[in-house]
Amino acid sequence: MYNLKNIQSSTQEVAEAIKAILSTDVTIINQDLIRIAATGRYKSFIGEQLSEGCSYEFILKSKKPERIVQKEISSRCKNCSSLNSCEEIATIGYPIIDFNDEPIGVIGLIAFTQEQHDYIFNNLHSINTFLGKLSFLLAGNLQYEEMIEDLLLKNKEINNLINSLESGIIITDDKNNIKNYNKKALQLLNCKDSELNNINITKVFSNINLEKLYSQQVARIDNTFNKSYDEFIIKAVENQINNNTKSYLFEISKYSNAIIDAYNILESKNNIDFNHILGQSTAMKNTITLAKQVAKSDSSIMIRGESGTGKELFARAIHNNSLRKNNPFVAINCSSIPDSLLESELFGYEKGAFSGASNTGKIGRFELANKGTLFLDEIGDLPIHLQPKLLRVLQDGSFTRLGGNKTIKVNFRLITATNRNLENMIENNEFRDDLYYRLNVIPINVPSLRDRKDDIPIIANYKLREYCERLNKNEKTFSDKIIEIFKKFYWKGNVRELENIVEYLVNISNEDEITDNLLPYHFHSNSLIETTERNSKENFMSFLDDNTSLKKCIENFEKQLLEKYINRFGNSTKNKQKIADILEINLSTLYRKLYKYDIF
Ligand SMILES: Nc1ncnc2c1ncn2[C@@H]1O[C@H](COP(=O)(O)OP(=O)(O)OP(=O)(O)O)[C@@H](O)[C@H]1O
Repeated sequence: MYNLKNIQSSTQEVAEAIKAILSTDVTIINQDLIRIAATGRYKSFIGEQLSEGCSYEFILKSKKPERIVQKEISSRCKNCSSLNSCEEIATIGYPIIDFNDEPIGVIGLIAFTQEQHDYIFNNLHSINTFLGKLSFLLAGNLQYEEMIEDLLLKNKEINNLINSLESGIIITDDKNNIKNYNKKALQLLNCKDSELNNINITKVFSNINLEKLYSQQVARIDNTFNKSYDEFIIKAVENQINNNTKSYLFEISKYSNAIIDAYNILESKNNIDFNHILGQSTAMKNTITLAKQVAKSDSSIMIRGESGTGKELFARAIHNNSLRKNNPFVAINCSSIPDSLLESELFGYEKGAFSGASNTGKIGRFELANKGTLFLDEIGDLPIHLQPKLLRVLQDGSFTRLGGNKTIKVNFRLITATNRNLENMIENNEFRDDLYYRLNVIPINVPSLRDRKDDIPIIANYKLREYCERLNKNEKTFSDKIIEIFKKFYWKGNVRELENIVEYLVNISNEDEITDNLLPYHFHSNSLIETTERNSKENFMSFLDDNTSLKKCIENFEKQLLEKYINRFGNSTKNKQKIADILEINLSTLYRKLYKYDIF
């Protein structure tokens, strides 16, 4: 609601102007009957509350001008509490109406002498017109003031809003000179308040192509300002009034931060916790207890265990139980990336760092993992030439990208995992002992499935429910026999292998109960081999009878030996080469024998 109080000084100026022209005293009151402005006798009463029932109240209500004379007989005066002390001979009141047709005050002309009275009444018509114009002026003035206040408030709100944004905001005029910016922009550009003011945006982003940016609206641009050499993602928005460009708004964010945010969004789906790790065996419970205990610390962890035992699962659960859980978990498998690329994967590179490098550069895993956890899987496969470099990053907490010279500070917790015998590798000079000690601060051993046979039915049944649901099948159960076979099986691939066979069985079974006849052949032979391992001597002799020839005995033994190795090491060419090396035969001989004994 408009209030003349808000423009008290200009209301007083209007009162003085009226008095100067008409030589009568003036009082201006607002809608609450408060005297906002006055001249002459009433000047010292500015701010007083007029009594209820006074004549101005009627004028406010009726929204019509009125003149009051002969207070002794005027109906307007008869209830006024100031009637006896009032020295006014006559009063003219003119309502001030705002643009919503609401009364917001009254201008009163007061005659204390007969002369003033006569002057007013002889010029009544022109005085009414004059007061009408002044009342319009006051209402306009008030609306203008309110508008300014409104704009100031909006301006303040917008400034607070842009200062609370996570992105930097820069506003330029139509000539691209910087006129406004938020705190985040100063922080991202690493500069002080005065440094940005009024300079052209092309000085901040030297290779910015504004025409292209305005048409594409978003670009990835180097910042050479303050020698900080960061890359930014910039969005530009044009502000137009009446089809004329008046200013531009640039939203800037660090390219590396955008990548990290994107990484985090993708990773946040993987919210693995310790209760995702199945197992009731004492061995598993002890491992989980240890992992929980060290999760909150920042010390390096090395997780040891066979393939598929859940080393990555543990690493994720540790991260999600650490103080870093809201920051990235970045995993990289050192054995799955060619040696030549691993360094750039870890350290990242500047554009044009080497031939074949992307011309936009690349953020490495160290940078991505900043404030979070870096998980280096298969650390035993980290090439020897990268080992001192990793050690340096761990010691200094900083590194430079390939082809770059800017030192980047990072703070990540390192978790490594391996299935290899690092101690032997150190003996053979394949792994640096200084790095080993740095990584192996907290060793965690994840037991193989063979060492916790009681967990096998728990995991098998849990995964069975999971796959039935995932593959949209009716609920199924395992027969007792199949669970027995599972418990005897060698499980070279541990939980991953168990998971795979459950998925396979859910896919192929049509019955509610899954029975052992659906198992692939190697399960039957393999479970026997496991038994053979437990009672090797007894079983080794079991295929012998009184009529077995030496040749047959040797063949039987050879077959069992090859089956055992294939089951233990795997069926890939690489694994077969390994088996051939152990047996000290060449690969083609091994193939010939496998073919002979029907082993695949
Ligand atoms: N205790 C467990 N409970 C539930 N699922 C498990 C468990 N251990 C492993 N898994 C599952 O087995 C699969 C393999 O786990 P993971 O990748 O963590 O093993 P890993 O030891 O890191 O394997 P690798 O050495 O081959 O990288 C995953 O699908 C994982 O969810």
